[in-house]
Amino acid sequence: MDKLDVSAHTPMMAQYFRLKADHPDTLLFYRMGDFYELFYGDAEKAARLLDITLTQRGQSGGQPVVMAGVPFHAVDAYLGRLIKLGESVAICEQVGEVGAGKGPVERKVMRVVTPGTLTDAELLNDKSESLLLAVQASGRNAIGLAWLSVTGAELRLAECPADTLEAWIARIAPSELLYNAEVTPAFENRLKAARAAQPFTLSVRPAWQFDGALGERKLCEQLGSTSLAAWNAEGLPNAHAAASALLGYAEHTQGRALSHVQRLTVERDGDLIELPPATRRNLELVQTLRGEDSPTLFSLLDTCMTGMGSRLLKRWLLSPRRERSEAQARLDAIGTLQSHAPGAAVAPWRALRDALKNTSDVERIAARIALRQVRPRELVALRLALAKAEQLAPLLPGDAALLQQIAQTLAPPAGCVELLVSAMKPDPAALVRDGGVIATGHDAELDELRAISENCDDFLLQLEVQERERTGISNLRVQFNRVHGFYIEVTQSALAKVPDNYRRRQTLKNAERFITPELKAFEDKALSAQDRALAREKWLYEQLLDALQPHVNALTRLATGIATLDALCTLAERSHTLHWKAPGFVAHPCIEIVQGRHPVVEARLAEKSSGGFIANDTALGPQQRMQVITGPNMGGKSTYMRQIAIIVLLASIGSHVPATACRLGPIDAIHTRIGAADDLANAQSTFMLEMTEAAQILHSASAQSLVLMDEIGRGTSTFDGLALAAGIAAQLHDRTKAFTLFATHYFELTEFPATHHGAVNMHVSATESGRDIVFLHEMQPGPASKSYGIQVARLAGMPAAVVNHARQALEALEAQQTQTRAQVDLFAPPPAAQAPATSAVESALATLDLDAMSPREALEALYTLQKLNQRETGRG
Ligand SMILES: Nc1ncnc2c1ncn2[C@@H]1O[C@H](COP(=O)(O)OP(=O)(O)OP(=O)(O)O)[C@@H](O)[C@H]1O
Repeated sequence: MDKLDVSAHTPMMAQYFRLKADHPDTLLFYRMGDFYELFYGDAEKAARLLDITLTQRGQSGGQPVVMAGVPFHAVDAYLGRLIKLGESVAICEQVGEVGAGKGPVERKVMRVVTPGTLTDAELLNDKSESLLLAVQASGRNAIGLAWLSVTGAELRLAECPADTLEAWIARIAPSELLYNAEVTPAFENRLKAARAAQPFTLSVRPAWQFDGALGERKLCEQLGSTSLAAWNAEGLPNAHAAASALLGYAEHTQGRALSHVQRLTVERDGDLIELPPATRRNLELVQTLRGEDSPTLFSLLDTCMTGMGSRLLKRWLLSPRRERSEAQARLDAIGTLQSHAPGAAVAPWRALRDALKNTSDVERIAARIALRQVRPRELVALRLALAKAEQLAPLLPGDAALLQQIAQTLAPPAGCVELLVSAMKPDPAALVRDGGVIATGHDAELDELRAISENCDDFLLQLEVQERERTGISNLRVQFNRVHGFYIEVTQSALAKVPDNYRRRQTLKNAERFITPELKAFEDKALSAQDRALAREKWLYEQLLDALQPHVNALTRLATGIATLDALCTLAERSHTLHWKAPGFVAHPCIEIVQGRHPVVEARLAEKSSGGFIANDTALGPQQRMQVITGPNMGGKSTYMRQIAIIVLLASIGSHVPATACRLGPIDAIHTRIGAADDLANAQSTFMLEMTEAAQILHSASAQSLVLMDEIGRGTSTFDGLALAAGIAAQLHDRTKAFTLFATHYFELTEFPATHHGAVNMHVSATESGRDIVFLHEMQPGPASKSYGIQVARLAGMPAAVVNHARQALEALEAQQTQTRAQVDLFAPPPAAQAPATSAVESALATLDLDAMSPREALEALYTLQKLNQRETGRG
């Protein structure tokens, strides 16, 4: 069927097709009375995804109309399911008056709900942000990024080198990514591959929307400024182009400008401590290796009282800054929050957390006010939150700069509370359309209209008394029902007494119902009063939203204040409850930890009451920058290495740490290479993945990086693995000079420190008790004496026959090895490789920017290369 030729269709379907043409890739929810209907392909898709019934009704354009519908009052649940599946939905409402014109009632798409632009409280997760990211690739190698949460107040920009795009996407973790329709297929494939690693919806947008100059203009408009200098956001054409598409799309989905987005931050490569995806995964920061939310470092940390606090804390955790003044300010604040004022019953953090309890999500409510989507009960919740915020300020201890800053944001904007108190009923209906939202006394006209309908009962009683007297019918009743309106009911036996001015309305079995002119006049007045009161309430609500607009910025500032305070109080609470201590930052390179613990393993042991966690010290510095860690399986090597990374990370965000003391020099990255399962999604074998990750670390780590290498080389044959492990250790030690924790089962590597003086051997202790092994989990200097693999297998329940067989085989192998042990110098540097002279063809190839070339330019380049090659080889 040619759906664009609307002339053949019924007027309503023609209207549908016109609307659908503007939203071809989006499911269109078309409002018809009490249902949202979907048609044709949309209906089939929705029926499949939502398990709703597909029907056919009537005909349009000579074809049956295929449709499926959902009731309007249940729309949120269906939207939630579709968004989770990565779908987008355009909501089309009836905006005209039913029956006003000749054709179908006027309809309009009011907003588009997409995974990255959610605003509904029902669809959003309290504890995580739903981010929209726009990406602009240019021929000149720099990629522009712009991202925001539609319910947040901040827009962020960055420009990154092309090869770091995946890392940026992984860190931002968008729900939806917008890209230019004219990117190269290779670039599109990269985005799709990034999506395989962590799901998000990819939305393609027309190329003209990615316009740098337009973006700069839009940003200036958004911020009410003539230049972006104040935000240090000038000269970023690709990021501006991404921002242009980002803002355009966000506005398109919301049907209005995002006036609440008033903050701009530029993130630059090198601002943050690098936490590559492998590190986030291996350290189980926000997700366990199995993909669950708990137990993770974040689930342990997050005892926040508000969703705003949780979201901010997660952001802190995933974006630690290299520069430590912000972390230091947080540490100072936590210290102040923990110190008892003389005479105070409890530490400030306790009182503040009590006061923060049940504070509603001011950040999201402020955004919904700006987007005019706020619900009546949210406004009441806002009023209560503002009252709470006022109580917080006096509880704030004054001697930390960060707390003073917060205190200044906590005063509710002048007049805002009064406005809400005057306008809103304390317990309003859920939706404005139900009425009963605006407070009595706020508007005289509304009060009058309400009085008419509310005085109804009195009027009816009076009329009943009056008519009984007048007619002498003692059981006459004056009543109201929704179908027939107002009536006077007289039983059969009394019909003779009915006066002349009674008009029959309805006949029942034993009675007749009548209406009088007086009653009819009252009915008209009462019913229209109800309608008018509802219309008046809707209008007053819109007025209230208008009056609240000027407060939106102050409200988002206040929300940030509450979120920061909540996150700080949470860190103070965690430190107190889990016995953590403040770390100290120093300028010289070092990682020094006294009695460090892995907080998540410690909490799990405490939960299971399976013994206490054994704390261990760590000392890394320029003279001793690598630990070669050996010891039995299950001995605690991985735990020890991870705890160091976690302590470094916690310190870097300005949290106390699970240790009795910690001193930390500058850190620029935390890299981890820890045994992983096959990466099936990317069709990489375990060994390939292991080598890819190790290679990435060797390329990007520096002397200020912390590197965790757990059993590198175990995915291949012993000799290959050992040789590779030795090469990698030497590279990290000699060239990279990173702080390295190198756990291995290759005993041969314990000889490494003998020739490499920045490395030391460490081992996890274990002892034997009879045939069993007892893990002591204590780190001790020197290499492990045995690997205890067979004992561990026995512990794991391996059949006795296998264990005995293995013991015998082991003895034989060890005897053979002592006889034939070759004196190979594993760590000798390779003979100086003849650096191959770069050929002209290679140099020319290296300068080509393939992504920026047209097919014709590519062909020309190929000819040039062929000529060069012929000249070089003397052929042709
Ligand atoms: N310091 C510690 N104190 C108490 N228990 C610990 C400690 N370290 C580790 N454990 C316990 O031992 C278990 C095994 O630790 P881990 O995985 O770190 O061992 P591993 O030496 O890396 O083993 P493998 O070589 O098999 O990977 C942990 O799950 C934890 O229950």
